[in-house]
Amino acid sequence: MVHLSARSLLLAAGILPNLAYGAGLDTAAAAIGKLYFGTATDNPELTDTAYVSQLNNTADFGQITPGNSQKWDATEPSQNTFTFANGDTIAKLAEANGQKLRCHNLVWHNQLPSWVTSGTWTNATLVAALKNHITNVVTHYKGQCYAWDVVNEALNEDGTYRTSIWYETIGEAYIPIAFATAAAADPNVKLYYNDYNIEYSGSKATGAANIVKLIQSYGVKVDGVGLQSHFIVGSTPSQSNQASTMASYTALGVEVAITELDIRMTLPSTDALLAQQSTDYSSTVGACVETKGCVGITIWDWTDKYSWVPSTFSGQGAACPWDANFVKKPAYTGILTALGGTATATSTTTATTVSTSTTSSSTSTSTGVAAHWGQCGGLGWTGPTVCASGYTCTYSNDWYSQCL
Ligand SMILES: O[C@@H]1[C@@H](O)[C@H](O[C@@H]2CO[C@@H](O[C@@H]3CO[C@@H](O)[C@H](O)[C@H]3O)[C@H](O)[C@H]2O)OC[C@H]1O
Repeated sequence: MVHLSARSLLLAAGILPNLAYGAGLDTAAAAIGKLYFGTATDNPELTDTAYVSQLNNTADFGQITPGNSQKWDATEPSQNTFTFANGDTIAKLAEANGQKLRCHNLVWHNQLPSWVTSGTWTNATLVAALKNHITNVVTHYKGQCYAWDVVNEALNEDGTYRTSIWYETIGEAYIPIAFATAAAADPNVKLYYNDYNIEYSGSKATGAANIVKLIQSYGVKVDGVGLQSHFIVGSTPSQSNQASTMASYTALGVEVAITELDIRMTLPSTDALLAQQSTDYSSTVGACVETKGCVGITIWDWTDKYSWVPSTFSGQGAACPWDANFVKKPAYTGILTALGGTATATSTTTATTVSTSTTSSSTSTSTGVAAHWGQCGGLGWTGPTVCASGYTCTYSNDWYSQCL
């Protein structure tokens, strides 16, 4: 007697998507109820046609985060003079592809222009400057962002407040002030506190939970905690610790997301390090998968070619799921498997041809994919309903579709 698994039966009945065919990271994430799998990007690399081709691959990336172009130094380099061109380029790319935009960030101690860091401030004048910045930036992107990282990295490692122009001049109230100002400018966008080393239990995670409680105590909206997850191969917190820490945030009534995932190693990379990296990506993604309130995962750029790691951590790199030649590493398979997908190839990027224009509003077209779950429609699908020449968008049920 042949025993079929529940998954096999559901697959046979057409109820579950068969992720073995052309599954990408976002396709797999969507199939298990996550809102997105996405990546950060940055304006300089958008001149790289092959890079943009994969960035536009919505099977892998259903969400984009601008790595730098929405930060304070980029958006308000001089007081009350706002520049949105670079941020808009990425926002339009995401919109053209039907990808969600995570917006990053409004208040941070880094990448501030000198008029902020060297200004002579009183509590009142800095609060006014803070509110003016947030109001202008959030209003500009109103309706375009799924979420804003409102406050980034307010904590020291021991969970106390980091010394910054914001904390020194305004005190902890700068945090609820920032969230309230963002909420007033765009009532519908999700508002996140975002930090690193808050992915596992300890003082800093407790500090992050206390920030959520602080904002709530002011009667101000806070929707999520962003777990940056800049990890090191072999030192990644266990899946169970990451999951229980996520649960400690969702217990406060907020969602969580992995917002800047990369897992770096001391170079040169070896097969053993790449295998361990795959395991580490898998356990981290697995923590989000098993946490109902974990809505999505963003990697901090998808290729080692443009990773921020080598320039920031001397001697380290190879942190992304694709190598510098855009070849998928074992980490890709580790992520896909954790998302419930089945890898069919590990050596090449998905053959998806797209427009490299970052300003065009035309839709992208997928080619060379005979059957591609979730690529052309279904409930909740916001991307283009376009199949490659010779294929037709065919619905197998309300949620999933294929170009057949
Ligand atoms: O010279 C600068 C260059 O240093 C700058 O690098 C960026 C620094 O920020 C990186 O993102 C952060 C990484 O982790 C968390 O701490 C933050 O939340 C992220 O914003 C980004 O990837 C780097 O490119 O870029 C601009 C250059 O002028």
